[in-house]
Amino acid sequence: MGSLRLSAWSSSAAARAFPSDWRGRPSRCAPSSPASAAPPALGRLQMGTDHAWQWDCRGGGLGGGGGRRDYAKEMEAAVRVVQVACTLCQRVQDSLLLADAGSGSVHSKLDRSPVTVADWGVQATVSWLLSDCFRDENVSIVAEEDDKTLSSSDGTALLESVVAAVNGCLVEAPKYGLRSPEKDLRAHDVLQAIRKCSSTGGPKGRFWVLDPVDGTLGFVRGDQYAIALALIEDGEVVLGVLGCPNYPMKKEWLNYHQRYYRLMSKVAPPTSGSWNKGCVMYAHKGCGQAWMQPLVHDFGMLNWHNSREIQVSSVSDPVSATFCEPVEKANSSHSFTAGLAHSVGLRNRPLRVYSMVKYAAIARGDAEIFMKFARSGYKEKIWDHAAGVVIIQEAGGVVTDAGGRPLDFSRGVYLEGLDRGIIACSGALLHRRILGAVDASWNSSTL
Ligand SMILES: Nc1ncnc2c1ncn2[C@@H]1O[C@H](COP(=O)(O)OS(=O)(=O)O)[C@@H](OP(=O)(O)O)[C@H]1O
Ligand SMILES: [Mg+2]
Ligand SMILES: [Mg+2]
Ligand SMILES: [Mg+2]
Repeated sequence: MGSLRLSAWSSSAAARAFPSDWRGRPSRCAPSSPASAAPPALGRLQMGTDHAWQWDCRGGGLGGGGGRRDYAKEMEAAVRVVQVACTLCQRVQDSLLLADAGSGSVHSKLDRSPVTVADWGVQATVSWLLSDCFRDENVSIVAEEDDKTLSSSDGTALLESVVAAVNGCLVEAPKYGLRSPEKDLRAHDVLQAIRKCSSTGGPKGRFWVLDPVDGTLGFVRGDQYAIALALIEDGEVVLGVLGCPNYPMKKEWLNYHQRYYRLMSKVAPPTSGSWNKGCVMYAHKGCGQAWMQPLVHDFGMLNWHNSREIQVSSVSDPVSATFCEPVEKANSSHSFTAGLAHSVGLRNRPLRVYSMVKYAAIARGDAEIFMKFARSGYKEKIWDHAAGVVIIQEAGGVVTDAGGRPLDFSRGVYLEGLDRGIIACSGALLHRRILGAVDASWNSSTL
């Protein structure tokens, strides 16, 4: 069913399988399930009275029919697309750790940050799949990577690796309920797909925001990373999906994963389907609910009821709380956060994790606080935060800048006007305390 092409559908079948969007058009994505099959239960996508899947948003948000905006179709597509992207990343990371020439190489951007076949490969894959799903809508995407290196005369071999990674994944898109291209993409098509993600955001209209690999440094080190996809409408993040391929459904499995990766350089990787060690989180603004499902390699095999609701921690006493922060002190001042932790009474060691997995950790209650204070002059980009912010908020947490204001996703590629740093907390009490501590110590800091 998942591989059905639209041309093979009757429009009534399409209408049954998917809600029409709020402009009244049927989705172009392959359906999750026919009306007769088990419900997809993406979070709580349910069969509505009009026999269309509807986002059951009991938290009082935007879901349902009746002319209100309904993001069921976007959410479903985004989760599937991120699942495909996770598979691409896992394959590239495996070959990277086995020092496989080709897809295994790491390149340096002008700012000396790393970029890999996975960063470009995911960007091309997500761009192609979203454009295919929402063909009528002139999809607009803001994303991190560009095609300059790959288009340059010495980028030919690299481009070949990216094309191979993209085609290797897209051919499997039907397993995830998405369409694959009729024939393999050529280098030109892949470059086009990457280039298509050159929107610059702004206050009006609808655009997707993608960080194809967030925490590329963690990725190349065989550690945590995330694929982050969000949808922004009129400056507001309306949905977010975080693929965390190395962040297991249960925190306790993390150690097992780490041991496995230490061995990776010496042993062959297991076959893909046998190793579900990651998760995908997602939330829709205003829903008051956030969800997590395991990483899968075949949506047909997925027990949809494996999606479970996540919530932030109920710990509000700083003594028992844990804060997370970037691994690299170049990305956030460890000494400043250590001072804050001390003054607020946090006792636990900080959890230093690469990427937006930090947001994921707060959203599902593995930690209570996330703080990031970049060096002065650094401008945070929207793709590093959009998906994580909405997921934490819907899971019950609070995310603001250090002045207590919401992050502003309406001003282009950067989080313009950000006051000092970013603070995400599981609850208002901890949040207030951290803000107070920042105010008290900022002037004496070197930031
Ligand atoms: N100098 C500097 N200061 C602050 N932030 C920076 C800086 N350089 C990069 N970045 C961005 O940080 C993203 C990774 O953030 P993390 O929180 O995962 O940092 S860390 O890797 O754990 O140290 C990283 O995202 P990716 O490039 O997607 O990996 C960057 O967007
Ligand atoms: Mg990033
Ligand atoms: Mg990135
Ligand atoms: Mg990067």
